[in-house]
Amino acid sequence: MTTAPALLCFRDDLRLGDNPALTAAIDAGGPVLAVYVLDEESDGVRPLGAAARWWLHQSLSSLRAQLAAIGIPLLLRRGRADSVIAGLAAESGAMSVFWNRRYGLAERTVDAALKSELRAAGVTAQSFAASLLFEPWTVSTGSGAPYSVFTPYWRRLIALPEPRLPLPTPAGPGAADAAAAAGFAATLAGDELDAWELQPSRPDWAGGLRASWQPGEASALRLLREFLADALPRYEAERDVPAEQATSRLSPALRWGEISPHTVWHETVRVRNAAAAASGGSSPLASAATAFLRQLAWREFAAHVSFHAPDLGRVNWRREFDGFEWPPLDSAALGAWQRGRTGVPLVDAGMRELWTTGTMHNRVRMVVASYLCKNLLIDWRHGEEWFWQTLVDADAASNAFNWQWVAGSGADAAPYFRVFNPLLQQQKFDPHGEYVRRHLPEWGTPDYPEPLVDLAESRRAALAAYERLRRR
Ligand SMILES: Cc1cc2nc3c(=O)[nH]c(=O)nc-3n(C[C@H](O)[C@H](O)[C@H](O)COP(=O)(O)OP(=O)(O)OC[C@H]3O[C@@H](n4cnc5c(N)ncnc54)[C@H](O)[C@@H]3O)c2cc1C
Repeated sequence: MTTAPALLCFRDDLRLGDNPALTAAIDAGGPVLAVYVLDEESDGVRPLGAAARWWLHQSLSSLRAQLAAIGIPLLLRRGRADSVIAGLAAESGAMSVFWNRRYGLAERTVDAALKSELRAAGVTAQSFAASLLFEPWTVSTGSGAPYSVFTPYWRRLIALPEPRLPLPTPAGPGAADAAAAAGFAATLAGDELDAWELQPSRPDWAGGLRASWQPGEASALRLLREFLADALPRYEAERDVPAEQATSRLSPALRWGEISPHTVWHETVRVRNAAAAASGGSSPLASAATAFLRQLAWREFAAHVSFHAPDLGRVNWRREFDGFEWPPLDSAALGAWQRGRTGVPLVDAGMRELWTTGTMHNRVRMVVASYLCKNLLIDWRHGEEWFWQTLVDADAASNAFNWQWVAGSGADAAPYFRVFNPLLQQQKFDPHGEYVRRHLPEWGTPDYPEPLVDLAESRRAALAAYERLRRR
């Protein structure tokens, strides 16, 4: 008699290494069927942006090949994840379902409903921690409250026991179970990846993404190792310089779970400890490694804040900002910002980098966000939505958290009155114009537009609006 298959649900964990749900499904013994559900229907689940859809296509195609090599077929289905997965468990006769946890409210609601549905049908459901080093509810202040300031949060993280070690990549089920899984998969309907039309075709605007990225687990691991070997020594000095390749570029791989934060953490700690041991204590490389781990902790902090304020993408974290007087939306100004035609070189270069490559250097993200909210006086939610559509690393928690951080309405945010001056930022971080020229070839030619607004005047108007808010 054939053993019932285990069903393994992939979501934001598109990898084989350090994947607790995958390891548990294989360890259960028997055939394993994997499924990815494209869920654009469940209440509150935000449909993916265009650049993220492109990434997902590449990543799923890479994952499918990796899974096939270890004897696990990957089925693709679309619809409401709870009913699709419960339905698939019934169709396939699976008696156990495995997944790694998600932390957005809508996603948690879907997973809770699925768990009850499965249990009611007598199917066991097991979920695991895989996408964060510290699940949001496991870290709290002395009084049991969530953290709202990064520095004490970070101090707490490093005082906690180290995150668990990454799990090895499993060898996969045995040959007989792999054959049985293929037999099950052949009887079950699944979508073709191309039929989801995640990649743009008419027009195909993804050339810049293809030239900039290679999604998938193998490439994520390569990026990490190259970063640790080559760029880490320069990280502290150059991480704010957009023309340099001094950061890891791992954010999309972390967003899609092609690499786990545990892997990133422990490989970095290994480099840090080796550097410290070699120098008999502290060393510049050990200090750079700590600076990088601290950056990784911002991702954890964004998830922590967002878990405790699940509407962070729509609602001001500081509710007093609800009274801020945003002028009526100037669509032409928003369009100029989106297309990189504001006449402010660093802002325009950043927006072009984003449009072409699906990413933007962190320093420049802060500058373009500040310019939108504080010089153009456009509500941060419009910027957050544009980033959601155009970033390959678009992440509900990190994006909303950082937009609110820049706007001044967020947790541990930059104060509203601290307005980045994009010209001074360029002088400081791109003094020779290398980054600007790379992304903005028409800079300095008659084709380049005059500034859309006067920086000093628009700054004053923003500060006056903020002053009115304070006096209310
Ligand atoms: C307005 C704005 C919007 C942003 N939106 C996103 C987003 O949607 N998704 C996203 O992953 N990051 C977002 N960031 C954070 C940051 O810009 C990117 O994580 C970073 O540029 C990624 O480059 P890297 O991987 O080379 O970073 P590295 O410097 O190599 O850092 C390592 C990792 O730490 C994490 N990290 C670093 N800085 C931050 C930060 N400020 N907040 C959260 N995590 C951080 C990322 O996972 C990153 O991959 C945003 C920042 C701003 C200012």
